Amino acid sequence: MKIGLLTAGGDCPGLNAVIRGVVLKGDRIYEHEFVGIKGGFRGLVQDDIVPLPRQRVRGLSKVGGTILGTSRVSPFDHGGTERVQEVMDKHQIDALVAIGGEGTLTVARMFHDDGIHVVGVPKTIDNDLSATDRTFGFDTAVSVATESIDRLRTTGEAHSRCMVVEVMGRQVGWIALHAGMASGAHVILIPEVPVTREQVCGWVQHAMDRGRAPVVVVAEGFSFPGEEQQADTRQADALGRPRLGGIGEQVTRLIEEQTGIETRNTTLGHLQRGGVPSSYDRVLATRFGTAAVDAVSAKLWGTMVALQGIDIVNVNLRDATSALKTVPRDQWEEAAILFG
Ligand SMILES: Nc1ncnc2c1ncn2[C@@H]1O[C@H](COP(=O)(O)OP(=O)(O)OP(=O)(O)O)[C@@H](O)[C@H]1O
Ligand SMILES: O=P(O)(O)OC[C@H]1O[C@](O)(CO)[C@@H](O)[C@@H]1O
Ligand SMILES: [Mg+2]
Repeated sequence: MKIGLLTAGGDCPGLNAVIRGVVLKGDRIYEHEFVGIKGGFRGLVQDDIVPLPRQRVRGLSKVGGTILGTSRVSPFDHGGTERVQEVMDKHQIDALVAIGGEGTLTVARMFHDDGIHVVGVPKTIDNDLSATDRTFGFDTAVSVATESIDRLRTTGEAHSRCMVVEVMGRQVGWIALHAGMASGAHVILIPEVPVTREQVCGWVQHAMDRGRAPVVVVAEGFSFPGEEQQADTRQADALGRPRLGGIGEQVTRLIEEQTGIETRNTTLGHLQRGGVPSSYDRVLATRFGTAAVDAVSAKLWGTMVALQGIDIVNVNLRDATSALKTVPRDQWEEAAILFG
């Protein structure tokens, strides 16, 4: 079989490890041939396709980013499934492995509905895909955020300041919850759980009164009850969605105004997505890659590989894209016991 690989949506540590896993097992066990589709769905509609021999994927499991490049270009703005099929026919590509988040997997499902042979691999640092217990990239993002918060705590303590840290998480607070718990944050604010201004200031003041330098971790998608998410009004992403960011600054101003405690904000941003994947993410991504090429070989079209417990399984793309995995309130409450 000739198989095309693409990575779409935001990048994520572990993408290259998936590519390596697919190509190495596909070459050794099934003798498939591989091509790389450059820049996500853009390369598929613009016919930007390169050979992907096994030599090209050597040593890739520890390399951040994606050797194929990525984008948020929609194939449906550029000829849709018809154009995709035309390009696949030209290159005699039998099947696609689409590696991406909820958007990419939704497109993969739409391709499948139109008869294109496709298997999905879930990626996102946000860990918000419900059909899999974990996505690769999350462990790395949490490690980066945790180390950063640990560093911010020592400078906060030196100056008796409150330190606010804004982490990624557009719709869910998994990174904030895990990094906040790991670093012993005094407040964790996530999109799923409404918290009032008074409550935030109360926890900060309490931590200060105990002689601690308060640490507040806030997910970019958090907003105070009844308010819109903080967005950069000048910018939108390629899908026209507002680029989030600014809640860390808002919380910082609030704390200073209401408590008088000197407060600083740090927005970690894309530091959480760049660089080498953790060993956990390398292993999970490699397992997803080798399982994806098994699924292609078994012609399990319209499915996605997923982690359930410690096993890699195949799930229907339709189920995989039906709902986001949000943080259950009781898990946030486990952490909240120790706030303040
Ligand atoms: N509902 C949809 N219908 C058609 N195309 C979509 C849809 N959702 C997303 N896409 C397309 O799929 C691609 C990837 O989507 P998106 O940019 O949301 O990334 P993702 O895979 O969800 O990763 P991330 O977690 O970084 O958002 C983009 O090219 C986008 O144009
Ligand atoms: O800057 P970009 O690439 O548009 O992506 C930002 C978004 O990507 C994510 O990291 C992953 O979906 C979100 O948490 C964040 O809102
Ligand atoms: Mg998306």
